[in-house]
Amino acid sequence: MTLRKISASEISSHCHEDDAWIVINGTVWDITGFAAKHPGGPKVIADHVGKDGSSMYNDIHGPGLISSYLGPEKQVGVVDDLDKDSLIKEATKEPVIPKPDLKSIVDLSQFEQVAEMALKRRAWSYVSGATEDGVTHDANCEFYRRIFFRPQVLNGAGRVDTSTVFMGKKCAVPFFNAPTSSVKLTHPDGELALARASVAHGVPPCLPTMSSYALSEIVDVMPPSHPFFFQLYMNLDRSEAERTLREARDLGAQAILVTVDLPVMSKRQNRDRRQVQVQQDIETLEKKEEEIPAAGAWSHTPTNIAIDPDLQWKDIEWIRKVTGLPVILKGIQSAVDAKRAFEHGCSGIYISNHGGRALDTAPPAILVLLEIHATCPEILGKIDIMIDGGIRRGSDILKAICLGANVVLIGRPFLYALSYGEAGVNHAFDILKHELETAMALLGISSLDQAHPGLVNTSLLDFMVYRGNKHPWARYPVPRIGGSKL
Ligand code: HEM
Ligand SMILES: Cc1cc2nc3c(=O)[nH]c(=O)nc-3n(C[C@H](O)[C@H](O)[C@H](O)COP(=O)(O)O)c2cc1C
Repeated sequence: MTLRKISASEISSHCHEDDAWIVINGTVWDITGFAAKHPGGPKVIADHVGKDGSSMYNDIHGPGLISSYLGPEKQVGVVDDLDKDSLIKEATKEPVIPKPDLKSIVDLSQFEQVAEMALKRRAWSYVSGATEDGVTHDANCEFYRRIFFRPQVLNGAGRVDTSTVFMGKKCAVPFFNAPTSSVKLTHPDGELALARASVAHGVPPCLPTMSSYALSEIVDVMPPSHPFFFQLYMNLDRSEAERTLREARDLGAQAILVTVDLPVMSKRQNRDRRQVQVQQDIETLEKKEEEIPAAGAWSHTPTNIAIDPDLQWKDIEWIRKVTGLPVILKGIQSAVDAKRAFEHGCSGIYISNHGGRALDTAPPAILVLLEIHATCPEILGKIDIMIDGGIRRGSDILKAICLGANVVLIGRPFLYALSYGEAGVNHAFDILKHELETAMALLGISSLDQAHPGLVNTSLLDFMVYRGNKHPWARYPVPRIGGSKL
């Protein structure tokens, strides 16, 4: 179909809430009614109606997202050649910051250091940020360091096998990428690079609802029938949620990971959240106004319908019915909810606090796994267990597996590694695999089947493990002064 050529003046006349056009990469789209639904908030859309939004769009979204979301019928035409220069803004070229040779990176913390230097400020703040004071974020990592191994010697662990079987599929390593939104902010290849690296390392990628690229574009870079998981943010508009779920199923998702730990947007703060910055370089400030978050800034609070804050246990059955796929709850933070997930027929639980991006001072993920052992061990072995948050070493992976996790997931480190593109993510996989193999051999096991809780000493955490669903001694209601009869 040949699209009609449209002049700049005609485009700019469609700049009203009930009659809104936008230009993305030369194509004119009718986006009437879309602003309120935009998961990134209405303002950016409202600011670009009747104009060219390509530069903003391309920073964060892949080329096919708009078409896959709105449908080709919303294309009204293409920008008239004569008007291209006046309407289409060239993307500003970013300075390239030199990075150390990839081969010189030997652990994941070095990727983080490089990312802090090399990523645009906006991307760095987005990826590294956590909720409020970052207590849970820091404790996620810290608690793995409080667990010690109990190595066993002379077990013949010269050759180790890191493979495992998860949900019926063989995986070459027991760690996957955690689902993360808007990956293109970190690198133009975004989720495409994460998916390709997952394929190269023999694991399923976890693809998010809020991806930069359309789901079909990501699936296209994988060999046919390569398994993947789909992470769902349940849209308040159930017909939209249904469309998303059916698309994921039809494209071959193995299971749906329903995110349940973020019913409302948390107060995200920058990593340097405690430092108030005084920006003295006015020129830089003006040039980078878009990029530099205000001192002490936190991210926007979406006021739209992309995430249903009232999601309930009964909705889980609906998701299973719509897709016919196994459902795993992502964001389990207590043994009580782990048990409830099991009773509601979930195939798995995904212990997570969103990498410290949901409720700050929620328990570090590994503590929740110990709580499950302490209070509902009967579900272990009957339900698959995924876990993420603060896993930075092959030895952390091994500790989680010794304690009963089937697989672990890695969030930020893969995004930091992505500052080198796909090669960086491949290198991060290789580092973790090598560290895991070494830790297994030194612990005295040659396959992950041999991992068990007896191989770790958790004494430094045991006193913190909750053993019920009540406070051990505080009572409620506490008599109020003035309210009690003396
Ligand atoms: C039509 C299909 C579109 C879809 C499905 C879509 C989806 C999304 C999603 C999922 C996010 C991430 C939200 C988050 O991580 O919190 C986002 C953010 C964003 N989108 Fe879109 N978007 C679309 C169109 C556009 C257009 C046309 C523009 C440009 C004018 C745009 C500009 C942005 C920007 C700048 C953000 C970042 C907002 C922020 O961080 O404050 N999007 N969008
Ligand atoms: C930049 C970023 C974006 C994220 N986006 C999502 C998302 O869209 N859906 C989701 O369920 N979790 C999301 N998460 C949480 C991750 O899936 C994961 O739980 C967390 O990153 C694990 O902690 P780690 O970063 O310490 O490994 C995001 C995390 C980060 C860092």
